[in-house]
Order: sequence, then C-alpha cells, then structure tokens
Amino acid sequence: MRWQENVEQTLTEKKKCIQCITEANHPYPCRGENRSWTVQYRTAACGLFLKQRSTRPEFRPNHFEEWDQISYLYINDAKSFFDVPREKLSPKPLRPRQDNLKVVKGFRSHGVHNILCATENLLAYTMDPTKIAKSYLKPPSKILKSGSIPKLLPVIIENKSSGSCDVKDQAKNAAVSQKNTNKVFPRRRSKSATDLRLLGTIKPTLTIERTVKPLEKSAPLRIGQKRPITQKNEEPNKPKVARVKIPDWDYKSRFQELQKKYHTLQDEHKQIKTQVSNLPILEEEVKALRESNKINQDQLELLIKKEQKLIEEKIEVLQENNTLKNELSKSVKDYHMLKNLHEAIENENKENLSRLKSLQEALNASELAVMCLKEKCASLDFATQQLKRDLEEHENLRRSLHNTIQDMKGNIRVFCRVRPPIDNEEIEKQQCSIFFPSETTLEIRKSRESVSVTGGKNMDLKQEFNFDKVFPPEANQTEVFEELSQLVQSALDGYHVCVFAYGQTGSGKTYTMQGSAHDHGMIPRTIDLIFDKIDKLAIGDWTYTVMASFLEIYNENVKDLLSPNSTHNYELRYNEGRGVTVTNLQIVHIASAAELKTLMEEAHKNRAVAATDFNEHSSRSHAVTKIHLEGYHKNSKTKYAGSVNLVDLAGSESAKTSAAERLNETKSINKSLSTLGSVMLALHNKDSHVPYRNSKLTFLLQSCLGGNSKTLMFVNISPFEECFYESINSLRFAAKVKDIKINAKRNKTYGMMTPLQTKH
Ligand SMILES: Nc1ncnc2c1ncn2[C@@H]1O[C@H](COP(=O)(O)OP(=O)(O)OP(=O)(O)O)[C@@H](O)[C@H]1O
Repeated sequence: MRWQENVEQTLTEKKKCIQCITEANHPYPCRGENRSWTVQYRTAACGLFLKQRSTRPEFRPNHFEEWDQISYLYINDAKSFFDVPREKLSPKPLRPRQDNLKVVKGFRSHGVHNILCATENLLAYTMDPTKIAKSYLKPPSKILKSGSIPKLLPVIIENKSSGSCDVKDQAKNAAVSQKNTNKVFPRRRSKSATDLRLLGTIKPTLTIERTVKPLEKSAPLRIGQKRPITQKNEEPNKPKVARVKIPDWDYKSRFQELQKKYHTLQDEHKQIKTQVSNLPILEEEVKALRESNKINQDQLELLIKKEQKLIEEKIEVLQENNTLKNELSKSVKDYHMLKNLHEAIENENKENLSRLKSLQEALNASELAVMCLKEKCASLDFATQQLKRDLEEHENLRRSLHNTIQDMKGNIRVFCRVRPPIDNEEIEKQQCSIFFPSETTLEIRKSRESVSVTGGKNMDLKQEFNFDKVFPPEANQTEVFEELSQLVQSALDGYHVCVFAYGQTGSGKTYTMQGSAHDHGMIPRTIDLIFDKIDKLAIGDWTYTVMASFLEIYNENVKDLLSPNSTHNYELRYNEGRGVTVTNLQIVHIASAAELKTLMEEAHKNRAVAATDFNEHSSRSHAVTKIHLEGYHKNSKTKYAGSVNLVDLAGSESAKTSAAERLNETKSINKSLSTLGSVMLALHNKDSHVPYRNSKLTFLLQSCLGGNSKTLMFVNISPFEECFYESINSLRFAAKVKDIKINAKRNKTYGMMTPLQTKH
C-alpha cells in the first residue's frame, strides 16, 4: 500500500503547507491487472491530492469538491484512470459550473475518447467525451483522432518557497511554463491558489508543460531518426476527409486503395534511397560538423572561461566601484564639511579684517595720542626738572629757614612735663599745687599742711619756672611730639639732635620716651616721622641710609641692648669729626620703620629694670637709642649726615629712700646725673673745662650737650608732695640747662659709621 502511504504522507505535508511536488507511480489494482500511471499533482499549493484512484470510498473520484481545488492536472493514462469509477463519475457536481467548463484537449486512448477539460478554476479532468457532448458540451469537433494524442511529459510543478531547484532552473522553467501555460490554459488562477497566496503561506506555483511536437514533413531526417508515421488525413494543412469504410465485397476499391498505398510507399522508398545515397556525404558533413563542433566546444569552453574571468573581473570592478563610490561619497561629505569650514573661516577672517582695520585705526589714533602725550611728557619732564630745581632751591631755603628758626629757638631747649596721678595715686598721695600760667611757665607750690609738717621751716614754698614749653598732666603724646618733630627734620638736614628725659624716678621719663602700647612715645613717633620724611624727600631725589644702635649705661658700664649676653668690652672713643663712638657696638641697617620699632622693643626688654618706692618698673640705667641718618642728593651730589639720640635717663633717687641692695646702683645713677649737672653748669658758666669724661653718660653725650648738636631736654615732674623737693631740684637743673647757649653746625659730607652687623 505504498500509494496509500504516499497519500497519507501527502496529507501530512499538506498540513505543513510545504509540499511541492508529489509524484505517484504505483500499480493500480483495478480489474485485476497491474497498471501504472503517473499523476503529478500539487498538494500544498492547492490543498489537493488525488484520491480517485482507489476503490476505497474515501478515495472515490466523486469527491469532486476536492478536485475543485485542482489547478491543473495531467493524466497520462486517462482511460485506466476513469475505467473503474466511470459509472461513478457523475457529472452532477460539475453542473453548477458547466458554463465555465472548457475543453482543452481531447484524445483517444484504448478506443475510449477522453477529454481534458478545465473549469474556471482550472479544474482539469478527463472523462468520456460522448457523455460530455451529450450533456454539456458541443459535439467533439475538437477531439483529435486516435494517434494524435500528444505524449505528455512529466509536469514540473514548482514551488518557489521550496528552494528545491536552483535559481537558474527555476527561472528557465518559469519562463517555459508561463509560455506554455498561456498557450494552453486561461491565465486565470485558481481560486484556492489565490486564497493560499493571500494566506501567504505558499506562493502560487508554476506549471510547465512540455510536449514533444511531431516532426514536420519538410525537416530533414537525421541519422538514426525515424520518420514519424503520419496519416494523410492528420496533416494539418490538408482538409480532413471523412473516412469511408470500404465494404468487404468491394475488391476494386480495396485494390485501388492498396495501389495508392503501394505508389506512396514506392515514392517514399525512392526518397529514402536518395537520402541513403546522400548518406556518405551527410556522414562527412556530420564528421566535419562534429569536428567543428569540437572546435566550437573548445572555443566555447575558452569563451566560458573568459566569460567567467570577465564576470570575476566585473565583480571585482563592481566591488572596487562600490568602494570608490563609498570613498567618493565620503570625500564629498568631507569636501562639503571643509567647504563649510572654509566659509566659516573666511567669514571669521572678514570679521577679523574689519576688526583689525578698526584696531589699526584705533592704534593710529593711539599712536597720535601717544605722540601728543610724549610731547606733553617731554614738556612735563622739562617742567618737572624745573620744579625739581625750584624744589631743591625751596628745600634749601626751607632747611636754612627751619634751622634758623630752630637756632633762634635755642640749640638747647627744655620742655617740662608733669605726669598725672595714675591708679589710686590721686587718693593715696598728697599732690602739690602746680599751676601753668602760660605755655612756658610752671608754678609749683607746697600745701600749708605739709609746711606745718616741716616744722615751720623758712622755705620758699612757691617756685616759678620758665621753659621752652610746659606740658600739663593732661597733655598727650601727640602734643608733646609736635615740638620734637621739628628737630627730627633738623636731623634729616644734617644736624645731630639729642633728646633726653630727665627727672626723678617714677616721674614719667620712660613713658615720655617709649610711651605705652596704645599711646606711643617720642622714640617710636620719631622713627615713624623719619621714614615718612625720607619717603617725601625721595620725590626731590634725596636718598637716605638709616642705621641704629641701642645701648645702656648701667653702673658706669656700657652694654649693647641688642646683644645682652655679649662679653665684648664696650669702650667710648672720641673721634675728631665723628664725635664719640662705642667700640663693638652693633649698628644695624634699617629698611623700614617697623624693623626699627621691632629692634627698639627688643632693646627695651633687655634694659635693666627694678622696683623703687616710686616706680614698680624703674629703669635703673641710662638708655641711649641712636639713629644715624645719611642723606644723599644725586643731582647736587650733596650729602648730609645727621643723627637722633634719644636718651631715657635713669631716675634720680635719694640715697635715703633707696633700698640697701640698690644703693650702689643709685649712687652710680646719682653720680652720672650729678656729672650731667656739673657739665651743664660748666656749659652755662662757659667754663674752659667741661667735665664730660667724669661719667660715661656725659662723655657719650658730649657732642649733644656742648658740641655741634640741637638738644631737647624733657624734665619730668611727679605731681605729688612727697616728690616736691626732687621736683624743685629737677626744675632748677632744667632751668640752668635752658640758659646754656651752644652753636650747632650742619654736618656736611660727614662720614657714616660702618655697621658691625646688619639685621633685616
Ligand atoms: N603722662 C603720663 N600719663 C599717664 N601715665 C604716666 C605719664 N607719665 C608717667 N606715667 C606713668 O607713671 C608711671 C611711672 O612712669 P615712668 O616709668 O615713665 O617713670 P620713670 O621716670 O621712667 O621712672 P624710672 O626713672 O624709675 O624709670 C608709669 O606707670 C607710667 O605709665
């Protein structure tokens, strides 16, 4: 039951919708004899398979409803196909479609007329044409006689989705199929095929029909080729004559017919003979043709190879062409990009050019302005030079006037300053009556109670003193410094200036000279003023060199306050022209006021201090701050050398009130102060000998006290009654100093001291 298996398999494949071609060729068990036929049919494309071949009910051919889906069917052996079910081949199911029934081909086989028909849906089948003629069709005028049945070749059914054939074959078959199908069948597609196409599962198939055409009479016979036996009445050009059956008794007619056949055969024999005689020639021709064919084949092979080569080259060229195309498109893109860039740059260039142009114009205008300004500068330079010359002249005039004024004021000036009571002193201590009748006069009195305490001793209890300036307790540091500042200018003008504070211990000397953290005294203010004036004088082309030294004289010994632990021996030396100098003393170059103040604080810390009855932090030494000033004017080459000596003397103290452990210290202080008094007295009396060298203090201040110097002495007074006599002594000493007249001279081209060590 191979065919049945095939059918079932077909059914399975139908479900899968992949069936392309199924060919069945199997024995047919009908009539008890084995017959074979070939049916080619589609299953997947039209959902069809042939069932009519079986005696089984499910395969009976009256299942035409399934045939409806046949698009095209060839039956090679139609007779055997329809023999068995013929009586069952009821045309009933076809009736509704009879109008569409068309005869495609008719043929006779085994004495039975068959016809190949097609419906609108390309249904094709064969059946007895007489039945068709009777019931549905016209008489079978188109039915061919026996012997004209074309040999039906296997149908090639192609499903493009199958991919079973190669592309070339498919195309070729498709072309042939289309051609043949168009000739034979209507071009309409089956409904089911269309449906299936719409479903998209399988594309409509192509059917190719090949028929072997009968050889034409005029065609030359080839070797081994048999002339087809053709009937005269079957020749297409001749009109068909109805065959009349000759009765058996009509011998004459039969003889004539046989004669005709004989003549015909004779003619054919002659023709064959002629053709046989031509055979060697034909054989030679064939031989030649074969050779030429061989050559042609070789050439063909060569040509094929060449063609293949050319195809390969073409492919390469195409590939190269594609690559070049890609490169070209890329290059075109690049070109456009570069073009845009170029345009952008050009626009930018244009903008830059216009900007450059405007800038050039601005530059030209600026150059013009610069030229004008240069001219102005030149004229201003000239004016400046002129002004500088004027300034110099005025400066000189100012200096001379200033110093004339200072000279007129006196080269030794004395200021008296009365300190205020501090803390609880106002309550605890009895105060003297001190009056200030004028700016230069001080009147000091003792109270009556204190007079009675003295036991009615005849004393002048009212004293009046005149000084260059008198500062009451409420006077602040700024007011005091105002008077001193004029002497600072003299120091910058090449004078030696000496400022010292004299007075009883606790009278306010250190406060006047150093001041407090919040209210600077004379020394820091002098430092600030010096550097301020140096800056201003720089405008007039003056340059100054500033140096400083700090020392103290304690118990008649000189000590460098910048080197407190130094073991050097500090000796006082008198140098003609340079005055008194101290050996081994550090003289430090100073670049700024801040630097000098720092050194001043350092020196102040190193000073000898002790507590006395009148001062908790009494200075027990004479402190001397010396600031060397050297000015140089580059235009006039003028050089001035001046100095400012700021001296904070140790406080005078009565030996009676002094503590025993500080007695030597007090004696030494008092001795030096008494020598100072002697020197002042000698200077006042204009003695020939002035005892400068009796103490280191007077020796050091020799040039300040009686020499080429402008001196300012502060006499500090305590306001308390207990200090009354000390105050009177101080005031009297100061009054004598005030009367001393000295002539100070400007130090031109005065050599500077060489600093031992420079601190920065
Ligand atoms: N003008 C003043 N205004 C306010 N306080 C002052 C004034 N003068 C001095 N004093 C204060 O009086 C006290 C003693 O002053 P200072 O130490 O200056 O005296 P002195 O004369 O230097 O003493 P010594 O000789 O013992 O060193 C300090 O506390 C100081 O602050």
